[in-house]
Amino acid sequence: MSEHDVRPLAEAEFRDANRVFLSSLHRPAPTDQQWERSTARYEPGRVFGAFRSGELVGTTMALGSSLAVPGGAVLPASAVTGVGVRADHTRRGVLRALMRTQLDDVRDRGEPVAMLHASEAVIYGRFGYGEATRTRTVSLDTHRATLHADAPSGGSIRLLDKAEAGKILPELYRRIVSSRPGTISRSDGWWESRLGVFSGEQMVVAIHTGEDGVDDGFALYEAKMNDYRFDDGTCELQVGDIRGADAVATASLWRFLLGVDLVDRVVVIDRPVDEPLERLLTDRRACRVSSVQDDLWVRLVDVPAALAARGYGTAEPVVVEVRDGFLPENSGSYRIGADGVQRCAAQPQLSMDVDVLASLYLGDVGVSALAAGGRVAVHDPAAVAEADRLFAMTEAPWCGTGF
Ligand SMILES: CC(=O)SCCNC(=O)CCNC(=O)[C@H](O)C(C)(C)COP(=O)(O)OP(=O)(O)OC[C@H]1O[C@@H](n2cnc3c(N)ncnc32)[C@H](O)[C@@H]1OP(=O)(O)O
Repeated sequence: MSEHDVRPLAEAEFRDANRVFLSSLHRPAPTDQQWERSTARYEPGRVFGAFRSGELVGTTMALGSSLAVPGGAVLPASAVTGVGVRADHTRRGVLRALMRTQLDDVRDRGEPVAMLHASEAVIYGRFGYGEATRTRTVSLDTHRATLHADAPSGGSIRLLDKAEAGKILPELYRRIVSSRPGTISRSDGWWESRLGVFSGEQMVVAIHTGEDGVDDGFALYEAKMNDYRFDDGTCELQVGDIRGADAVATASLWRFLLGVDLVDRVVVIDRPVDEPLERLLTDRRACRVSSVQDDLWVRLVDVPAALAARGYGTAEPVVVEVRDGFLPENSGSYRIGADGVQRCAAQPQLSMDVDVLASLYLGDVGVSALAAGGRVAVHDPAAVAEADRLFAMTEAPWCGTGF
């Protein structure tokens, strides 16, 4: 497919793009009401369509967002989503053409990184995206899961209806969200669609208020009750989001969720892999990790800017060769040290593709693990331990925001 078959879509075409995307995921076209709640996500200029013989056959879009990186900086970032190609046009280069146009657009906007959640892990590496954060899904047996006596506690919980939640949550999230690497901003449009199309009718919003009377945490959940006449009659609380400003707010939300009446299991998706949840419980086996999965995929669109923006641990500097076949201006050698990052002409000690660099970027995985997996070529073995120390983080990166 040639480049000129891809162009930004006019607002009147956004609904078509939404239809193409949903049908690629085997979902029905949106109802008028669903579409109304989705439109806020469609930002003019950031929605692209691929055309064949005048027909829209593929699409991608991005939300303007930001990404917290190690060291405390928050970078402007494109949150890429809505990617889909019509089933009768797949494997003909439509996605490749869309990715090319979109990454050029991200670069022209001066956003050093793009990010996405991948439907399949084998698609986006070729465009330079690397798996950069992971999350875990936990399942708690409420008949065994009790917080121990010394677990943080305080404040109170109240429930909100969705209309009230729409007024409170965007500001609350902005105020309490931590600077943990991988954290992204959520626009008002994101919240509108989260509380609208992406929520079930039964969604409940719980807010935690601290001892000082200030709201400092929330949880979104839905109860799924199995009919006791046809099924086992158990009830599962499915929790999609828990955010607390501190340990008291977070533990209080867990305590509340585990105490909701008639519930047998609390299942929570998208939690940080290093969350000390088991440490809050009297019986750590009441919490089962049902899966650990890739979360945010990151693309370093402007490698020098992205590398310079993050902080590094204390170690000897290392010269890393980066190979970027899709955005070749990023290719080259970089001296990375605690004192900063510069392009250089020195012999590289390590070589890697740009998607591998993206996996290192937020600190989710070390250079030694990637070298052991054959993803980093080691020219100077002493550089591996130094690079591990440079990129290492004490906290696991975490996004936990679907988009
Ligand atoms: C961020 C998000 O929105 S995630 C949601 C993504 N959307 C979906 O998963 C919906 C269903 N799938 C689709 O719509 C399409 O199959 C897409 C978007 C995944 C791929 O679109 P296509 O136009 O077929 O991709 P295209 O032909 O440009 O392929 C580019 C390359 O990726 C490879 N590729 C594309 N899709 C896949 C896949 N599902 N599995 C493995 N490889 C793939 C192609 O083989 C090709 O490889 P190459 O680099 O060796 O040439």
